[in-house]
Amino acid sequence: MSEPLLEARDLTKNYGTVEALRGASFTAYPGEVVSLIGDNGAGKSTLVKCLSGVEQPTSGTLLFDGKPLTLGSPNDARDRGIETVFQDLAVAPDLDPAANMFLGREILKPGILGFLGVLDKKAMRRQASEHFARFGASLQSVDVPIAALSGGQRQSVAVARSVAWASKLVFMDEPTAALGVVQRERVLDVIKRVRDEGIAVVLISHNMPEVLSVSDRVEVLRLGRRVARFKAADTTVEELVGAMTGALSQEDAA
Ligand SMILES: Nc1ncnc2c1ncn2[C@@H]1O[C@H](COP(=O)(O)OP(=O)(O)OP(=O)(O)O)[C@@H](O)[C@H]1O
Repeated sequence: MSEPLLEARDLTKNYGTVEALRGASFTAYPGEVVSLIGDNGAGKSTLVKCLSGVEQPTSGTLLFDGKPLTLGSPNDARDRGIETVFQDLAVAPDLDPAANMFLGREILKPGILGFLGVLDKKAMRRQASEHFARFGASLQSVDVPIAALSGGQRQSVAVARSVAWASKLVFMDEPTAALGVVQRERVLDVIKRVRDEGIAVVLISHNMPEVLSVSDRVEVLRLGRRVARFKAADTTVEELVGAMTGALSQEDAA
């Protein structure tokens, strides 16, 4: 296997007296889908927040391409090609999907004195339409506010947006949770396509058949620690559930 792209070693994260992470480790390799699973409250979202610059760990080490990494903000992660689709989606409801896709990365029209700060909405809409079509977000129009879209369509926009900018790794926190059967299959297809382009996908999901069908590897968190790692092809739903609940312990847990 290749060298890890992103590694967390012994992370702790305290919120007041709550220990959300208690020495959690995690590894993502280039061009793989790795699922991060665990029971409610195991620390999955907290770990992703620490790995995407949203939260700073209380202690522990992050490595990116083998070098120590400090993420002071989500922009530090984005600068390294790391994008995140959060559980709460974090899309701007008053803006249309095209504006959401380019939020903070707007295309400006060239002016006489260089860039005058005028948005090139036409270019953004055209590129957004092409991108959403390619990544399976079925939208009738890219210029109605996000607030007018269905939950599933919003989810597709959030996924397509993150995929547009991720050059190394994308975290997806329950990206299929609100989706119907067709949209869910589309998002799973997008995940595989992103992986096939050499980008690592870290998937958080409570749906074990889905985890097994789309992942190359699975890492299991319990009570704020990694307790097991599996190759998806070599494991079963029963084994994953056993590791999550503590019914089964694994020798090579890190
Ligand atoms: N901002 C916060 N303040 C206080 N406690 C928090 C905060 N965020 C998370 N926690 C606590 O940390 C623990 C881990 O939460 P986290 O959301 O990371 O779990 P999770 O594995 O993502 O759970 P779920 O599957 O239910 O989304 C929980 O006990 C939670 O209550």
